[in-house]
Amino acid sequence: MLFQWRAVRQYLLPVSFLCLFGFCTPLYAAALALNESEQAYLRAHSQVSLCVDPDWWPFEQISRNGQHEGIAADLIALVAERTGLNIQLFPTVDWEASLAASQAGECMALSFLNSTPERERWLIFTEPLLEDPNVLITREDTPFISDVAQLQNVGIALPRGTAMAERFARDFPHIRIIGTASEQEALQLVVDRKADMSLRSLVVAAHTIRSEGWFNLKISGEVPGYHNQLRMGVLKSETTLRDILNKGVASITDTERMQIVARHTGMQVVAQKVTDWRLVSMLMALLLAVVITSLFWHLRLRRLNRRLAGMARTDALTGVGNRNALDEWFQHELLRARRFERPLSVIILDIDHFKAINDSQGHLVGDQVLRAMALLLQANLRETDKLFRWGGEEFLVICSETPREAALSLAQRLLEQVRSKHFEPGGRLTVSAGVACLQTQGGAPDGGQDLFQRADQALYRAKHAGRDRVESCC
Ligand SMILES: Nc1nc2c(ncn2[C@@H]2O[C@H](COP(=O)(O)OP(=O)(O)OP(=O)(O)O)[C@@H](O)[C@H]2O)c(=O)[nH]1
Repeated sequence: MLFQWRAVRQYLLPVSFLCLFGFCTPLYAAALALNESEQAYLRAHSQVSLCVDPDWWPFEQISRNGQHEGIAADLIALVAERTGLNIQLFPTVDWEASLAASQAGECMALSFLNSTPERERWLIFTEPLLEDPNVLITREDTPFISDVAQLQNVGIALPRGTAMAERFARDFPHIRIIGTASEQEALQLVVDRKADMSLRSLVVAAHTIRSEGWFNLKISGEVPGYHNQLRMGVLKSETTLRDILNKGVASITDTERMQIVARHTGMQVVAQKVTDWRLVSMLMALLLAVVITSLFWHLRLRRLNRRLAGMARTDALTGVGNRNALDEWFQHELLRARRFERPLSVIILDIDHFKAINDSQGHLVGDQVLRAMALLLQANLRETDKLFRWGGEEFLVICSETPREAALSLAQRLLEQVRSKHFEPGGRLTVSAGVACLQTQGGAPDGGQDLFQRADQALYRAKHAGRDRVESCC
């Protein structure tokens, strides 16, 4: 329920007109089917005396000319009109006097009160004539409070010694209570920014805010379970009267209640969900910022991780795959070749007399030669062949789907390409190669674990046989 100051007469007026022209009558007439004993009670009691609180505006008061007026008076008048009861005011000086008169049996009914164990000693109660929530009152600039338990570092102004203050301190011990002498002072502290909020009956709060002109205050939330259930109390002996009154109470519609409350407080009641759009948009903006920041960092980290993974597999000098990449690729190709019984060969290429280049032309030239060699080899391989730097001046090629003869001829071609190139700087160079191949078709299966070792042995033989040549170990 949202309690608003702005008028919503467009909803209330049509209902009022309908009732004015008698369309509401069938609704409550059906509910007011009095049984025989109730009808007999009406005939036997020409009037029912009612004690009220003479000074509890806007709920009720006794006017200067002795009339019962206010929200309770209007609601009870409706009950009387619909039940046929002749309810007559039994005037007293104050609420204490009304309670005493009721206890003494001088008045049969009490107007508008909560049921308490103390009162239940001599009274029975009707259903609530009005449910009046206790609401949180804050300054205009405070967001809607959906859950009091979640509030932190706030102070609430409450009249000292009241049941409300006691109950609040028990239910919400983390909220600081600022004791005041009166409800008026509690609201004044909120107005003066000395307290963050106060808790008060909705109806009384609405009336006080209007009458005091405290329009910088607003109702910011409800505390569930903190409701006043304002009923009529009837002497315990008068059960039939209570039953008749209950039928009258049941006939009052929500619209009628709203109209009556609005008439005495200026407050309009609209059933609507409260949404603090400022808070919602702030939260959305915050959420968006968190999402964007996380996304940014996620993408950035992913990019960095990819770079890192790439770097971990690449030889920094030549840009071809390093030993890590070689191990991964070889395991993959080995499994595939064994599973499908496909040929697989490796070639290890070693630059001849490379030390002499370093020694005569310097390491920088040596590096340039290694880079140029990598480019040359790469340019002469098929896409399915993979080039890696095996270490120092050695390169290794994994030749997928390549049997011994094809690997030997590829190695020869690479040697020719190197031989025919003039490296600048570096000059004329040669390489030696060792070829090893996997035996998968026919005969005992070849595990392939010693493939590099065999290629290395073949290379060793090529070196010892005079360099610039290819040897194999298949
Ligand atoms: N500039 C440069 N030199 C390297 C690099 N890695 C290894 N070397 C050098 O390569 C040379 C290899 O020399 P050796 O193992 O004697 O081989 P070699 O001189 O090529 O002789 P053979 O292989 O027997 O023909 C050494 O001088 C290493 O320092 C590198 O990344 N850059």
